[in-house]
Amino acid sequence: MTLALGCIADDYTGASDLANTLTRAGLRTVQTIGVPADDLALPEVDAVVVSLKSRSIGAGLAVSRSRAAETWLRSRGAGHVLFKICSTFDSTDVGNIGPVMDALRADCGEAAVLVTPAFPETGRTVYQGNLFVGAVPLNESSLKDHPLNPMRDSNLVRVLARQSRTQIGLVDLATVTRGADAVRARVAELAGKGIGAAIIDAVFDRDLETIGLVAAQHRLSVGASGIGLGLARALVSTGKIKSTAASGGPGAAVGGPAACLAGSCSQATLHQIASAERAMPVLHLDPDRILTGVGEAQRALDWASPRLAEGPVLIASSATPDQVAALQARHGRDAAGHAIEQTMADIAENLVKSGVRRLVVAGGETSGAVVDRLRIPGFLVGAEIAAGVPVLRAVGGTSGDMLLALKSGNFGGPEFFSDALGLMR
Ligand SMILES: Nc1ncnc2c1ncn2[C@@H]1O[C@H](COP(=O)(O)OP(=O)(O)O)[C@@H](O)[C@H]1O
Ligand SMILES: O=C(O)[C@@H](O)C(=O)COP(=O)(O)O
Repeated sequence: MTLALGCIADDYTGASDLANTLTRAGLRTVQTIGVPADDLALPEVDAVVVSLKSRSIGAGLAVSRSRAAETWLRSRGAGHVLFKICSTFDSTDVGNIGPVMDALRADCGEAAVLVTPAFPETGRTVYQGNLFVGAVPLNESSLKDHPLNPMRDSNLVRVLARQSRTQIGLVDLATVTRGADAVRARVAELAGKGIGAAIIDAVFDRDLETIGLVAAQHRLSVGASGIGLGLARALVSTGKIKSTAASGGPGAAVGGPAACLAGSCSQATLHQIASAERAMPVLHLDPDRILTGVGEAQRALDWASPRLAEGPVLIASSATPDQVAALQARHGRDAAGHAIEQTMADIAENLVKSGVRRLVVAGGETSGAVVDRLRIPGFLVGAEIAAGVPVLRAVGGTSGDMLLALKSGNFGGPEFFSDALGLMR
């Protein structure tokens, strides 16, 4: 297998979002969990998305895991590696986007790396280096209250400069609009000044196509699914890859009980949970009971057990920004996040042991904890439930035939949980 594109995603929902985008753009794509073991049988593919849970861990660990993934991808022939980050640039002043970018850049000798989280299909656009989420700048969006990476500065040149050892430049929209040659000239100008990375503006998919044409001639880029789209279209339009129609079909049904787990506290997820109350039984976990270790997972399993034969259930820890802040003040941010993620993983593990084969998980870190616990080594991409969220079919592993959907906190329409289950037969 010779890869045309290698991708390293800093969380599992982000990886499935990218795998979905690449598949829809005609690339045969597989999503692996971590660096694949040598004995994992992978189909013949154009792109591999290695999923890491490296967004909110220590920067040193994020760097070493990303480097291991890069080594594997390059050894499979990947001439270009895309480091997939969140379309809302989720990170803190100590990383991990900057440190990982710096390390991968040093490894491949890239003079100046193009960086953009733009993903217009989901309302993420970048203008003059400022990230907009829908109609508002990042720092005015609900991301300012994210439980782990509150985003309070929309100027990404500044944000990345605080995290990186290199100087950060800007390729503005006027340059992108003039086309690939203008972008190449601007990147060369920045590189000539010793500027090692540049935020590049993009508002429409056509901007990302221009960026993709330039990036595909480099060894490394950093961004969200939008630049993935640009790269995929460039690889197809320049004849490096023969486009394959996205399968998207239902595949073999797995049947059996279905469950949803929500650990995301995003506004979108809170609305989706409220809608789900009308469609299925919903249990709201008590986060204080989780933090004080009084058997909240067992209470959830006892609640779910008699209901699963009747239809899907939803178990959620999600809470409003005020409630999250209050819990974090009592227990600490990392301790709260970790304990809740592990409780979600306990619940998932036991639901699967009791026969659940269709599982929807809301939240990137939450999905990481759940998928790790289920020891699923990889996924094939199926139908698209919502922009950035495909149905995933587990490959390898010991849990048998399973369908999952890993929803980024901010993605999906109000009826997301029902929409997902409707496609997961
Ligand atoms: N009620 C709560 N209070 C505090 N933190 C919570 C609560 N519920 C979930 N969390 C934590 O918030 C984080 C949500 O992150 P994540 O799962 O990545 O969601 P998103 O995709 O919205 O970013 C996780 O670490 C999760 O354990
Ligand atoms: O790019 C995106 O927005 C998503 O693919 C993504 O990374 C989601 O992260 P979470 O919101 O933490 O699920």
